[in-house]
Amino acid sequence: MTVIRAIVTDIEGTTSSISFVKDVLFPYAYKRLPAFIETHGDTPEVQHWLHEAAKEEGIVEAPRQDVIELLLRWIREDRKSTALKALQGMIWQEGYEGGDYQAHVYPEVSAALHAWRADGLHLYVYSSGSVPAQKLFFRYSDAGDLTPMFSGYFDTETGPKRERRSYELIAEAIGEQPAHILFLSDIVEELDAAREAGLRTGWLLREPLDVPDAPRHPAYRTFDDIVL
Ligand SMILES: CSCCC(=O)C(=O)COP(=O)(O)O
Ligand SMILES: [Mg+2]
Repeated sequence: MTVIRAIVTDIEGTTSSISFVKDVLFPYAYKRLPAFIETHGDTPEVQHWLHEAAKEEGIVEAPRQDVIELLLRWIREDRKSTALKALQGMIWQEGYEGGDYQAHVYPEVSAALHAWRADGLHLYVYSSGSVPAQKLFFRYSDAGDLTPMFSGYFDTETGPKRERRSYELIAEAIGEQPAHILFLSDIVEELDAAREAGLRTGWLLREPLDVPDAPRHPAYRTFDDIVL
C-alpha cells in the first residue's frame, strides 16, 4: 500500500456535524446578511462578492435588494456558491469573535489530527466554506484552536468539490503525488472525483448513517477507525 504523506479533509459531515453548519451557522448568516450588506456593501471586498453573485445568476445590473434576496434564497437552498460562502464567512467572524458559538468538531478529531501531525503527515482542509471561514471554524472550535494542525486550506476558488480537476490542482499545490494523499469526506461524489484524480479516499459515515454492505470507498465511522 502506498505511504500516505498528506491528508485533506472536508469539514461538514466529516470533522464536524452537519447540524452545526445547518442549524447554527446558516441561520446566523441568514438573519444578519441584510444588515451586513447595508453596513459593508460599499467596501471593495463586499462589492466584489455581490458582483460575483449577481454574475453567477445573470443579473449584473440588478438593484442591491435583489442581490440580497438572491443570497438569502441561496442560503435556504444550501447553494455552494463561492460568492455566498465568502460573504457568509465575513458574517460568521462576528459570531465567533463575540462568543455567540464555537465550531463543532467530533470528539476524536483533535487527538487524531495531533497524532497524524506527530507522525509527520501534512494536513489540509478542502471545504465549500471560504478559506477565511475555514480558518475561523478551526480557530474557534469547541476543541480549542486547531489551526496549528493545518498546513493549508482550499475552497471552491480552487474548483468544485465534485470535479476531478480540483483534486489534481490540490495535489499540485501540496506538492505530493496524488497516491500519497488521503481525502476524507462524507459525500461520495466528492470521493469519486478525488479517486479519479488518483487520491486515496476515506468515506466518513457518521452516526446514524448505515455503512453499505459494499461501500464504494473505504468507510469509517470516526477518525479513530482510519488506519494509514
Ligand atoms: C467552513 S465554513 C462552514 C461550512 C460551509 O459553509 C459548508 O458549505 C460546508 O461544506 P463542506 O464542503 O465542508 O461539506
Ligand atoms: Mg461534507
